Order: sequence, then C-alpha cells, then structure tokens
Amino acid sequence: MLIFDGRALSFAKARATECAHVEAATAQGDPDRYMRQVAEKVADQVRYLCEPAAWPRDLPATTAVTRLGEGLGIDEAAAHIEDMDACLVAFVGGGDNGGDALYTCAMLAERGKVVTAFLLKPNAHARALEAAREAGVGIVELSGRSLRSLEGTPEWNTICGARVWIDGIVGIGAHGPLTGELAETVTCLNEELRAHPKKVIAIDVPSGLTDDDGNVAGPILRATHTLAVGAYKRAQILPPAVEYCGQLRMIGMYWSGAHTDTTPDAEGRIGAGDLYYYDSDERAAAAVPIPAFADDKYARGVVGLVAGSDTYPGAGLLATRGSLASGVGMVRLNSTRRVQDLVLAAEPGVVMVGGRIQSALIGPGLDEDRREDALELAQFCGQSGMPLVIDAWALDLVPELVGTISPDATVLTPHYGEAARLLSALGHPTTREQVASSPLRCARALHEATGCHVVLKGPVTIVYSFEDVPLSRRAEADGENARRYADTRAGERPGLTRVYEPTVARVTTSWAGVAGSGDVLAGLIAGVLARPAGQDTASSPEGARRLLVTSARLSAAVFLHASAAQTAAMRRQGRAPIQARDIADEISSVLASIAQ
Ligand SMILES: NC(=O)C1=CN([C@@H]2O[C@H](COP(=O)(O)OP(=O)(O)OC[C@H]3O[C@@H](n4cnc5c(N)ncnc54)[C@H](OP(=O)(O)O)[C@@H]3O)[C@@H](O)[C@H]2O)[C@@H](O)CC1
Ligand SMILES: Nc1ncnc2c1ncn2[C@@H]1O[C@H](COP(=O)(O)OP(=O)(O)O)[C@@H](O)[C@H]1O
Repeated sequence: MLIFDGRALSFAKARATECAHVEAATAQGDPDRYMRQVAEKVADQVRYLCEPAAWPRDLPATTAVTRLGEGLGIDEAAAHIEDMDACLVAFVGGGDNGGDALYTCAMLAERGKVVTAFLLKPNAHARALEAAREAGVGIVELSGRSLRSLEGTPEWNTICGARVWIDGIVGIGAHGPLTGELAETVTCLNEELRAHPKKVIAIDVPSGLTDDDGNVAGPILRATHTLAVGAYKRAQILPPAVEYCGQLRMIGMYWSGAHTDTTPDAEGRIGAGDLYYYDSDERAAAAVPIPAFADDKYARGVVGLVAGSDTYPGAGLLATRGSLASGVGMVRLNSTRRVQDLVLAAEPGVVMVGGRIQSALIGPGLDEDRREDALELAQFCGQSGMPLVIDAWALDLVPELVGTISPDATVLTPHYGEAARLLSALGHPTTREQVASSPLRCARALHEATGCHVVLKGPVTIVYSFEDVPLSRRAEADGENARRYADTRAGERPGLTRVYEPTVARVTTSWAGVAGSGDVLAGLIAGVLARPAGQDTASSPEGARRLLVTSARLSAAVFLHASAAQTAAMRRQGRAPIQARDIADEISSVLASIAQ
C-alpha cells in the first residue's frame, strides 16, 4: 500500500507549494486570502488548546501539575487556570509567518481574548498589523531590539504572566540558524520557559528549526504544540529537531496530501529521498486484522523465534509477548531450557518444537552459544524468501549473511549503537553520534549496504522500507512516470516498480527507552509479518508468503509499540517509569481502542 498522505516536505518544496497558491490569490486581487485561512484555523486550534479541558490531558506546564499536586482536583485546577488562559501573547517576525500570527491575534481578539503582539522586526506584515490593531490587539514594537531589553518592564510581566504564547517569529522562510536579535530573543524566551513552563503554539514550525535533515545548529523556541500548515515538514518529524515541536498537528489546507512525486531519481528509484509521517490508527489496525470466521491458528500466522539465552533469558519472554500481541495463531520458540521454562510459566500456549512458520525473528537476548540456531533459521528464510527480522546480537551476523538472506524479505532493527557497528563492519566507518545526528541518512546507508528493510530505533523510530509494486498498480496510480520508469528496469524485474516509503513514527514517551523494549518491538514486527496481509492469503508450497514486508506493515508495528508505551506511561500521568512488559501488555488495549 502506498502512503499518499503524510508526506513531509523540505522547506524549499513547502515554500514553492505555498507561493504558487499565494500568487494565484494575488492575481485574483486578494493576496492575503490564504494567510487568513491559515490564521482562522490556527485561531481555532489556539482556542481549543486554551480550553480548561485541554490542560489536564496535555499537562505540559508545571502550573497544572503543581496545582494538582497542591491538592486541587482536575476541575478546580482547570478552572483556576482558565482566567490566565484568556491572556495570550504572540511573538511576531517580519515575514509571512509573522503575518499569520497577526491575523490569528486579530481573530482571537475578536473572539474575546486579551492579546498582546510583540513585533520583533520593524517590517511587520502591514495589512495583518492593521487588522490586529483594528481588532484591539495590544501592540508592542521592539524596533529591532532583543526582547531581553524589556526585562523588568510591565511588558515583560505581560509576557511572563501569559500562559499561552504564539510563535510567529519565523517559519519556513528562515535561512540557516537564527542570528542577531532574533537568536537572543529566542534564547531569552527559552530561559523563561525553563523557569515557568507555558503552552507555546508554533505556527508552522518552531522558530529556528530550519534544517531539512533535522539537525539543530542554533536556538529554537521550544514548542508544546506545532501546527504544520498544509503539510508536514521534514524537520518537524526528524530527530534531533523533533524534540522542539511538542505535539504535532496538521492544519489541513485544500492542497494538503497532493505531494507525492513519482518521478524517478538519478538512480531510477521512486521516493528514496522522501519521508512520511506515520500517524494513522486505521492503517495500524489494518496490520493486525481480526481473524476471519473460519481462521484456525495456522491461518492467523505462525512465527518462529530464536531468542533468549541463559545469559539473557528475559529477552526470550519479551520477544514472545511482542509476537503474541500481533494476534498470530502460534509462536514457536527455539531457546534454552531455562528460557523455555520462563516463557511457559507466563505463556503456556507457546510451542517449543519446530514446524511450519510464516515469519521468523533471530537475535533478542542471544549469545554466542545460540549462533548455530540463529544462522540455520536465517538460511532457511533466505532459501524460502520468508520474512526474517534480525535484531540485537544477531545484527553482528549480517556481514556473513549478506548473499544468503533474501534482502527484500529481511528487516534489520538496530538501535543507534548497533547501526553504527553494523555500518562500520560493512565498510562504512560510523560512530553512534553520527547516527544520532543524522538517523535518516544512516538508515538509508544501511539499506544501501545490505538491500534490506531497516527499522532504526531511537527516540523516534525510522522505517526505511520499499515495495516492488506491479506495473499495472503503479501505472494506474501514477500514469506515465511509472510506466517510463518500469521500462528502464524491465530486464531487471519485469513488470515491477520499486517504490520507497521511508516513514517516521509519532513521538512516544521517553520512558519507552528501557531494557527489553526493543525485544518487544522485534517480536511484534515478526508477528505482524506472519499475519495474513489483506487479500494476499495464498501460501507458497513452503509455507512462505512472499512480498509481505512492506513499509505499511513495519510502520504499523512501530506505531503500535510507540502508542502502547505512551498509553502505559499515561496511566501514570507520564511521570513514573514503565517496564518493557507494560508495553507488551498495553498493545492489545491500544488495538482495542483504534478503529478496525
Ligand atoms: N510563503 C507564503 O507566501 C505564505 C507563507 N505562510 C506562512 O509564512 C511562513 C513563511 O513566510 P516567509 O516566507 O515570509 O518567511 P518567514 O518564515 O516569515 O521568515 C522570514 C523572516 O525571517 C527572517 N530571517 C530569515 N532567516 C533568518 C535568520 N537565520 N536569522 C534571523 N532572521 C531570519 C527574515 O529576515 P530578513 O532576512 O528579511 O532580514 C524575515 O523577517 C510559513 O511558514 C507560513 O507560516 C502562509 O501562511 C501565507 C503565505
Ligand atoms: N528516548 C526515547 N524515547 C522513546 N523511545 C525510545 C527512547 N530511547 C529508546 N527508545 C525505544 O526503546 C526501544 C529500545 O530498543 P533496544 O535499544 O533494542 O532495547 P532492548 O535491546 O533492551 O530491548 C526502541 O524501540 C526505541 O525506539
């Protein structure tokens, strides 16, 4: 399945798209039409986020948390905060992002909010400023001075007293890291936020977030909510920059979702440099279908695991529980006696003898003693084309498995350290720090070095995956481009087009980074790959179902794992640790809560 919505654009592409629509509006005599549409939607979101009911759920601010801690109930705490939320402050730059903010302020003032706009540049958007003044927005002009120059004045008290800030300093028009007085202003505002957290609603992107690969090279105003105008931007979803965005929401415009470019790149691939944001309950639910009326345990899928050892017994149990959560009909576990006993005590349905399987996992908790079993299963998958997930310890086997495994059906699931080690072993010396600063680039490099699908685990997890799609489907969807491209590779894979769909998962809780969490994910991925995919339930004679490893299925598993961690953490208001077993336990309640 191709993901046509959720594509994250580069700043240049987003700007070109917007400009085309603005030019059309200008030609019709209303240059700000598009800006006012944006502002109206932003104002709606701001009003919603100012609602008392939005506080207890979000709880970004110590205000709400400490008030609850002071013994107030949620309703009382919310009522207490309501007055403060009537006062809003906006920071306004000299470009169109500032224009958005000023029109937003005007609309909020018209709807009864007390709004003050701080003009950080002398050249604020003239028509938007006039609208703001007319609506009664308080205007403070900085005339190019840093906001720090206001410290100790009544205006500074207005800034500190507001519980909600609107960030319209710069958006996608910023070139490089912030400089001069804007850099100093953002640093000063971040200091205030550290001392007194508030809701910070960024219009389009948090100011200072300017790099398409998500690198952070200067001050960025830390948002609690980012309202992506019309389309997601790459920097909003990639680590490390994603940390500054808070909750990401898309402001849908009429052109949203129309960004899929099917033109092949120089190497003849479609979508290899693209990026998608995966945030779909429906698609995730589809990866774990309710069994059909007549399905027995074999029809639901059987997964084979080589996991756990006497050195790391718990990993065998956690990977097993991850697989079971995918709804497979059976898990076959190959492990030591100690691990078997541990698993059977918790999950008596698990089978410890070999037999037919539809997908396999090797790696979690293995040690050197388990090498032969891991290699044997990997080789079986290579010969049969069966989906294989290679995790943890087994990633060190990849250099010797290249050539044996079937890359189209193999998934590598490293964390940053394992990715650096594997890339280095494959002849591309890489440090963990390099992976952390450019994870998307490293996931792609790992795919290019091995041909495999890659799930690079981190604070957000990147799925670098592809699908070989029959020409007829691509041609139908994309027309002439795909047809021409398929012709160029006709000798290589007749009738098939390779399409990439790199995705980034929604941000989860940082409590998810706990020992064993990756074992649960690896088991879940293997389980999802064993499940029947849509109408494609026909098995080959060996029991393997080919071409079942897709971006959609891998992303769904990552999404479910991330959502389960988030749900488990929120049971404790996000303030107390969760364990890997809590994540495994929570997957079924996440599934129960999302649409089928
Ligand atoms: N495009 C459209 O038509 C529409 C766009 N929309 C909205 O506008 C946003 C894009 O607006 P934009 O293109 O005007 O740029 P924007 O983000 O406001 O930044 C420009 C300002 O930043 C400054 N600046 C730049 N780099 C800097 C640095 N390193 N350090 C410091 N300053 C720096 C630069 O200063 P200058 O270089 O001119 O001195 C200038 O003042 C977009 O995100 C969306 O929200 C739509 O809602 C409506 C139609
Ligand atoms: N800061 C973080 N925020 C959210 N998730 C994290 C964070 N750090 C790690 N994770 C997630 O935790 C899991 C850890 O996997 P891994 O390191 O393989 O652990 P283990 O081998 O102990 O199971 C991965 O799914 C990863 O995405």
